[in-house]
Amino acid sequence: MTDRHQPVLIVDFGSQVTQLIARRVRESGVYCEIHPYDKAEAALFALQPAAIILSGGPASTTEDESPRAARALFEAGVPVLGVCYGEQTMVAELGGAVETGHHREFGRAEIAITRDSPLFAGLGEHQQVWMSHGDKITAIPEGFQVIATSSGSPFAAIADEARQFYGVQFHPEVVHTPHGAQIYRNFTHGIAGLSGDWTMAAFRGEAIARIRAQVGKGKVICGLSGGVDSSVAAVLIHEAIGDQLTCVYVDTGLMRLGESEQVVSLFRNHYNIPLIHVDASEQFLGELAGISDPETKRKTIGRLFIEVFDREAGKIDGAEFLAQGTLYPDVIESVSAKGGPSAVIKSHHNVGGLPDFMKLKLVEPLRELFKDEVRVLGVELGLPPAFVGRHPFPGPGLAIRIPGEITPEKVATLQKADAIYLEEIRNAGLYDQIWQAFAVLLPVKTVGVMGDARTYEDVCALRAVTSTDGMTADFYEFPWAVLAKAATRIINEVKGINRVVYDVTSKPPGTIEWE
Ligand SMILES: Nc1ncnc2c1ncn2[C@@H]1O[C@H](COP(=O)(O)OP(=O)(O)OP(=O)(O)O)[C@@H](O)[C@H]1O
Ligand SMILES: O=c1[nH]c(=O)c2[nH+]cn([C@@H]3O[C@H](COP(=O)(O)O)[C@@H](O)[C@H]3O)c2[nH]1
Ligand SMILES: NC(=O)CC[C@H](N)C(=O)O
Ligand SMILES: [Mg+2]
Repeated sequence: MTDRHQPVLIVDFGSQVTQLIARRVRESGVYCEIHPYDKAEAALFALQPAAIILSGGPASTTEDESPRAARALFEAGVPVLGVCYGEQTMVAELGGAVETGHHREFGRAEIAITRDSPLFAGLGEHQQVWMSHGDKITAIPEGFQVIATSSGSPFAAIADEARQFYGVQFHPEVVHTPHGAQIYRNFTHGIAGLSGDWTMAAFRGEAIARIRAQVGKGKVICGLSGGVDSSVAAVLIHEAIGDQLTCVYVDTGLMRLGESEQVVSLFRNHYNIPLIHVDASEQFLGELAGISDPETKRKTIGRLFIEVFDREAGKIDGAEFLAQGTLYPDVIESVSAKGGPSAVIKSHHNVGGLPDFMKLKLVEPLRELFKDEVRVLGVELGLPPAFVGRHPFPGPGLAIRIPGEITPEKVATLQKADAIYLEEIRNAGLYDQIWQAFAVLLPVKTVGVMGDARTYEDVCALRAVTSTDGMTADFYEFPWAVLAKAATRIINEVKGINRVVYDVTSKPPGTIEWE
């Protein structure tokens, strides 16, 4: 796989922060993929990685049947770095010992580097790190030496320099380990000798070649939402196959106020790519009527999207491919549970929400990328800022911002509130500081007083988050005046809402959307 620039294989044992390992590795210009531990051997043969990282995880190596790294990973002749559970399983498998039931070490800790190692090249003797474990290594395998200690972990970092095997009990991937990125860089560049040549400019050329190889002379329809991902996908595919591509915008009836008109005109003004505008709102709202379970909503919407795409493909002679702007987090969040040890959080409409049988073959050129990488690719492709800087908007749209049953009236109410909220954010000049902002219509009525009369109406929740890739997020700290103005306007201008609240939940433990 030479066009993959010597990837790194990340073996997932179910840690909540495995994605962050991938981010740190990619930020240093190295391509990597995450695979569940029980599929790691197959991934090893398919990817031919230049280095392997074993993630943390919730299990304990002291339990029977806890997950293990395949022997082949240690026999591949490439450097291996084990992180937390990854270190523990490496130790257990290679002849050391791990015990359970010691005091938990959770949060900030300091390590002392006790021995020169390329893993810590360029770092001072004392390092702040972040720990999150209960088990403890009590003996290390032959060939290993301790390279760092902490008060709670005599084996905070270990190395077998000859075999290039490394283990760290702390998590270098989280920001609470301030020099963690340097540790990953030392591993990938210094130890594995990778050059960091994986850039979006390189990706563009390779992606185009892959699209051409996959599609041949076939015709492709591309689901275009006007969001960053599908706009970038469409322009990239157009560059690859020109007029074999037709874009399809689906008005689900769950879009934001005025969105359909805006997207269609913006895209038609900027690009000479044929775009079909399908109004499927009656079908979507009809089939969603009476459904209040979030996963059922998502699966229904996933199926309806495919029905619409199938119908449109049938009208275009010989269209056999469906392109989507699917990203890496969509894939990980909805499918990892099938093989991996982590839980399904949500079925993204374009991945886990897809029906089992599909006539159209998928073309997903961004399937390996994170959101911020897609934005860089968009700039590389010359997309205007109006596309590249847009807040994400989920395919299921307002359906997952109306907990409970969806009705056309509720959609109309939410559209108005959402438009006011975003207008106030833009007026205050805050749009680009916020990663995503939207309103949610709650199925909760509260009592209010307006014009001396009692009201009994719905609650609207406002959400705004900062993030880099949507995998983790913080709530945005608004200046109060902006929130207050938005709230006042919503209550005054939108019939049916008499109370506004602000959501101050981060992700985790929350998610960005409410369903
Ligand atoms: N209304 C729509 N019409 C056609 N395709 C859509 C629509 N909504 C979503 N899709 C398809 O589903 C994919 C995933 O949606 P998603 O919202 O994650 O991406 P996006 O809309 O392209 O970008 P963004 O994340 O910035 O909103 C899109 O890339 C697109 O291919
Ligand atoms: O196209 C999409 N189809 C979906 O089914 C979907 N669910 C969530 N999202 C978007 O993903 C990001 C993370 O959202 P959550 O924290 O709610 O999972 C946020 O940006 C969400 O808006 C979706 N996008
Ligand atoms: N974060 C982790 O990988 C934890 C590893 C293991 N479950 C422990 O508690 O020690
Ligand atoms: Mg979108």
